[in-house]
Amino acid sequence: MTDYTAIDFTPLLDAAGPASDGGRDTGEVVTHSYVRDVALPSGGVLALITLDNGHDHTRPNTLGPRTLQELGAALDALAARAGSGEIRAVAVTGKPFIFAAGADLSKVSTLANEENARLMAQYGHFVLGKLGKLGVPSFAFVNGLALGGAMEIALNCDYRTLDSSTAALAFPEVFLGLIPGWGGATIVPNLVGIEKAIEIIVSNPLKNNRMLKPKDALDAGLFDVMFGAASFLERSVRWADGVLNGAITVERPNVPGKMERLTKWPIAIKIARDTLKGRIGTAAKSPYLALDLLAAAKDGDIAAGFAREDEALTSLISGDQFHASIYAFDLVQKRAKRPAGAPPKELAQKVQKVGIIGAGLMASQFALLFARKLRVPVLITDIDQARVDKGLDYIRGEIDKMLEKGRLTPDDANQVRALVQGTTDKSLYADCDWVIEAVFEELGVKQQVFAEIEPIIAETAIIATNTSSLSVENIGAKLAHPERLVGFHFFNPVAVMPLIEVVKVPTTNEATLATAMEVAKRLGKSAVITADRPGFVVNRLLAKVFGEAARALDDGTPVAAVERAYAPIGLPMGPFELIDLVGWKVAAHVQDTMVGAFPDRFYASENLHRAADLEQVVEKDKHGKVVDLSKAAKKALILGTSPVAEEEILRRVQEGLANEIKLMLDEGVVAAAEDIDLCMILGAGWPFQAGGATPYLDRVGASERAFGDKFHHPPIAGTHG
Ligand SMILES: NC(=O)c1ccc[n+]([C@@H]2O[C@H](COP(=O)([O-])OP(=O)(O)OC[C@H]3O[C@@H](n4cnc5c(N)ncnc54)[C@H](O)[C@@H]3O)[C@@H](O)[C@H]2O)c1
Repeated sequence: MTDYTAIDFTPLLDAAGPASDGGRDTGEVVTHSYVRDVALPSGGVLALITLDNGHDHTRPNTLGPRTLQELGAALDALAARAGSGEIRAVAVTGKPFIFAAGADLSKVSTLANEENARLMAQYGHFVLGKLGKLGVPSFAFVNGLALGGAMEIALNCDYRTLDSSTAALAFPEVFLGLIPGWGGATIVPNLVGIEKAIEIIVSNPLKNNRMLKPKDALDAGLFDVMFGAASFLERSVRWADGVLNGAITVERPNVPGKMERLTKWPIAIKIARDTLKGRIGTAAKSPYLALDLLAAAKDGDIAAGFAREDEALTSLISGDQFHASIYAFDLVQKRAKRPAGAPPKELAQKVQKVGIIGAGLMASQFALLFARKLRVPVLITDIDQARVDKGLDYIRGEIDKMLEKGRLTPDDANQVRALVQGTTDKSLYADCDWVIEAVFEELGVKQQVFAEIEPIIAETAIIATNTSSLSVENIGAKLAHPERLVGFHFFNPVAVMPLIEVVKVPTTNEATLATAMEVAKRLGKSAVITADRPGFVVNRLLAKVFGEAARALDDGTPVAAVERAYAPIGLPMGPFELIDLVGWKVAAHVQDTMVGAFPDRFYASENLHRAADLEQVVEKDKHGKVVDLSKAAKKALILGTSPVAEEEILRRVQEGLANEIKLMLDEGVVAAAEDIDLCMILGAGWPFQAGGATPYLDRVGASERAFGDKFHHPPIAGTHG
């Protein structure tokens, strides 16, 4: 058992610097938090701490070393008051809508040395542990957003109430390369049982940081009771009063018993470990460390659990993956919201009617998105009525599904349905102020469509193309007004993929670019501005990923070995699994484009084309991982007899990517390396723990090997979670 009172935390506090009431990026809770006495209905006083950094809800409270210090001092004072019988209980709540957003990760990420990392882990335990040693019961009144360390404040209290309108509730640590190390990894399984604990601490964060719904958090047993927002504080106080005077007995049926610990526990951990390995491989450390902690929590020894959390957190905070995660998180939180090179949004033109040319796979998906998000009329067209109808049927079917799942209200569903119309008569496009094409990927067809549409629409209406590989400038070469031309590259599936590459050609004017950025934002997507270069960002780099895999396959390397070779990169799936997902035809096409553009650097594989003609190319295991070629593929593909060693494959793809990214930056495809990373995180699922592509390539020495230098990144600040 660690005696936290015997530890000298001065070096940590010195490293954190003085308390601050929050410049834009510090967001300390410190200076505006306050304690007030609340009279309990049955007599006596409850001391209520309100966490408040003095800013509105757009800047949540976070927990840095100084914040913890202040909380600790408040708790010491309250323990003294409890000792003299002045107060009957202590409760913690937050400013409106916000309990707290967890540890101040920008502070944590500056604690580069291992000793400070350890002190940070221990300081959390030291301070939050005071909540259980006040001499009177402690309550958490969780009135709003509570993430990570904030949830651990609540868990360290004796009792917990929850506001039913709380929008964000989660343990995002594993998603960020950490573990819930201020008590979460130990208390949660001992409160809600092992299966729920795995879901909450490991599975949810890996599902793109999925939040807990308040009702689910209550049902799991994380909270004792839930109240509506209107009278939350008042009812929480009354409930606490009931607990204090014995009128309310708190039951916790989910607390695991002996049998669960003996039988269910090890099985659940084993299944979780196998599933994790199958799903994400072994490159990411934090999910496995979290599982180790959950496994060990079986002994029910909380103090021992806290000591284990300290060890795990120390190794993660002082390791690479956490810092990479913070970098990635920061990009997604900040750079994605203020894209580099975007003109002032005041220049954006109004979009009151959208025209979509094509009603195929992509067009029908984004027609629905435009209607749902912009709530303006959307007109789709295709070469014949049957194709238009097919597109409309798809859209209506999707609206029905959303209605069933409660993601659209009946009124909204009716409205969206009415907004989407189909026609074969392009003259109806006359009053559209935004037209986007998603017809066949053929230059001639796309030019022809633009030639048809331009005389019909207003001179200033934006003309966009969803091409994935053609030159946007060439597509618009015959336009009379090429200043309103822009590339607007969605990814499939449109509803899921968060990225749009906005392609600027030399003629694109500021108003067009501003409009494209604004439209992307209103569609709920992150946009990155790219130059009109082959494959833009994502497809160009995926072509490297695919090309090296295809080259190894062509030489005779088994697909499973190629998948394994890529595993250390930590991509969500191996290269062939990814190709199988995007479609072998699409992959072959992307490959051709890149080989056409840069024949010296990209690898052309006939086998990709042969595979594109097959119904099934690969065999998969129960986790969806590619394990072998299908029988048909074994027959159809022409494979060599010189398999490549796994390390060699990895080396080739790492260096190939580093070299290509360097060239892209030199060509000015994007403004900075961060944009490449943002594109790869949002458009290719590059894992947070690798920090996007460039920090990873630096870390493994690939940049050094490829071009004798590293990529350059600015420092990171102001992140929490
Ligand atoms: N499939 C993907 O994953 C993906 C991803 C991003 C971008 N894209 C790009 O989106 C575009 C469309 O791809 P898709 O996969 O939706 O193809 P698709 O074949 O499903 O749809 C294309 C549609 O365009 C129609 N069309 C052809 N000529 C037309 C014309 N003159 N007027 C009106 N309609 C016409 C076709 O009948 C067809 O319905 C391509 O440029 C492609 O590169 C595709």
